[in-house]
Amino acid sequence: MSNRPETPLLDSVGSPSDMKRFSDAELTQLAHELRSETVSAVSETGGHLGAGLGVVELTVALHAIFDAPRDKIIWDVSHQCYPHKILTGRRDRIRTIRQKDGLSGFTKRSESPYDPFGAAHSSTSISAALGFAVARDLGGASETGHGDAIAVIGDGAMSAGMAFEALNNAGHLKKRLIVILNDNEMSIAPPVGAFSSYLSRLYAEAPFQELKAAAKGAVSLLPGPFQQGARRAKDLLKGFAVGGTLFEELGFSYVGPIDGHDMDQLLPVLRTVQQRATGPILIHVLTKKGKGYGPAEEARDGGHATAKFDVVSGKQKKAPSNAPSYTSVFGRALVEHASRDDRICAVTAAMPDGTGLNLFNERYPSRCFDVGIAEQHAVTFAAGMAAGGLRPFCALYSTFLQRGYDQVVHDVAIQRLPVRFAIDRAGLVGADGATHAGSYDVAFLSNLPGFVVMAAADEAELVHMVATAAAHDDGPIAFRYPRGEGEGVEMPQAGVPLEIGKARMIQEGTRVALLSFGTRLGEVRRAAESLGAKGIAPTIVDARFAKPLDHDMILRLAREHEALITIEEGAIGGFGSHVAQLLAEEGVFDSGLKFRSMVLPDIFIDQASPEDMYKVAGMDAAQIEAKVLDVLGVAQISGKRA
Ligand SMILES: Cc1ncc(C[n+]2csc(CCOP(=O)(O)OP(=O)(O)O)c2C)c(N)n1
Ligand SMILES: CC(=O)[C@@H](O)[C@H](O)COP(=O)(O)O
Ligand SMILES: [Mg+2]
Repeated sequence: MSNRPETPLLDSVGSPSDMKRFSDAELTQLAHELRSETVSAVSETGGHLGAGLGVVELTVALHAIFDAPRDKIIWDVSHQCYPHKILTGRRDRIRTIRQKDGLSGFTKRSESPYDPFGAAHSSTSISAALGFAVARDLGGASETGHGDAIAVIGDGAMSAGMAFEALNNAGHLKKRLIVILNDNEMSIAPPVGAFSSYLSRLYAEAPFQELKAAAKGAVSLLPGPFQQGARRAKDLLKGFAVGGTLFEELGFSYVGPIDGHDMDQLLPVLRTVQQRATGPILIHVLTKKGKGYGPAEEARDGGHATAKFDVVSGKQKKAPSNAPSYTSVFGRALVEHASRDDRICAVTAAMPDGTGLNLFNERYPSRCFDVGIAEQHAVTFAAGMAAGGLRPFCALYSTFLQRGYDQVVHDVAIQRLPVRFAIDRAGLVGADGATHAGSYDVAFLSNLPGFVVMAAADEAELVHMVATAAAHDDGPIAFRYPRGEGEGVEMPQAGVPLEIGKARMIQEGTRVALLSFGTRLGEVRRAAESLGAKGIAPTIVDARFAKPLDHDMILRLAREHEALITIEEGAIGGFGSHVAQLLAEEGVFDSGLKFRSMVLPDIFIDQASPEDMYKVAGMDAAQIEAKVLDVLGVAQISGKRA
């Protein structure tokens, strides 16, 4: 017997147009069914759960009242988009989400006309929606037409600089634009910062029951041109907590806060806004992350992301681990160094657990800073600390460090400040797909004068790299490591600083040298084993450093081998490019060295397991072996070429 929930109303919804005939009571029932379906689907796939459960009513109300895809509903981050996908013609594929050839875990333009704008990094929705509003008003061409532009943004995402840049611009342009602030008082971790406290104050004094009653006649709730009624309703809209809300000061009309799980509030407010709004308007909606599913509601992170789980017990079905995660190895190593050097501080941008800094925070709370979703600030803040005599470790995911690149160049590198970058989620990350791949950091850091750039080949190497960074006072230094478990290697008692710019010989061989940078070393070893059976014994070197390069080692490898192949978990322009540059400068190619560089291909690779993604990238052991055979001109079993 199927354990899937009974969903008679949802079964009749092929697209949002089917919801237009539903009564308010039916929409409320639809929300219940949508919630059950979301829980059921994510229990089979794993993925982002809590944020989606928190916006079930909002999703139903938006699709019932607005006219997507003509109206553009833009989900910030879009990790909360699963209910939206279910209602917009993708229910039949929802159980493929985040898997190879399945639905993306985020909104994606190429997936559906109901996803007008892709996302996965936060705080972009208001800018994008404002762009749609301007395109509408200037007559831009759109296959789906132009209607309302609606950004749905969380309280965590709203605290980022980019969201404020957009509010600032929108308040000035005065276009009709709808921003829905989905305030669940949660980011992934509890939200931090003064803006979060401000939002709390906004609703702390909200007379909810009065608001609920007033919402039934919601016209009187609306600000500016719509104000028709009671003084009380006007007060509600004007920002009772602080006199005039920050949003109003920026040129928005402000509605709320309203209970985002109560259709009796959501539906009339959205209907009135839809009918009457003229300029920019912000609707402040209060929700609960994980709403309606006990285990998610009770989880510390509101059920933000989950493995597959048992719906009844809520127990997650995680594969047993064979080795510590790189993240935890970093977190523990940093705590170790901090015990001996009280200048060491740590900075995370809203990812304390994801970066392992939760461990540091437990031991040294006064030296650990969660700055919220603010990577640009995180980098310059760390630069300031370094200039002030501290030794900050700025722990960011590779993909989110992209946000802070100018700060890395302008504030850290040019001033040669000793900021240590711990770059987690390097390389292909799996289910989060292309938006979260850590593909570019080696390329964009290795070209900066004075930067030291390292990649750990395994978890023991990571321990040494933390020690190297801790000992490096002469300018910025970065070390990268992937998502997930280590190789299961023996761990050192303590990290020992590495000699800057020196590679590590793994095995001496002949004919071909494999120069690996990062955790492809495991695949390189496997390729070498297989090549050994064919009578080819490659030299293997772990480069450790993309900058500075080990010139002596690389030139020796070039002199002593017929072929040299670099391998890295990064895009073109990184380690291999720097090696090629060195070889070209030194005239090595003139003497006929065969050189190949194995990098991530020049495409964005869709979600799959990391193993499958590396296969697509052409970088697993079999493909490394094939590359060696090809470059040496050795016939392959498949007989591709002699
Ligand atoms: C630039 C950037 N930094 C960090 C993240 C990681 N991240 C994803 S969701 C999230 C929390 C967002 O909180 P909020 O906007 O309040 O949404 P909620 O999950 O509470 O619905 C974070 C930090 C991200 N996606 N983008
Ligand atoms: C949506 C988002 O950006 C995060 O939730 C991300 O999916 C976390 O990734 P990890 O699971 O690698 O921490
Ligand atoms: Mg939130």
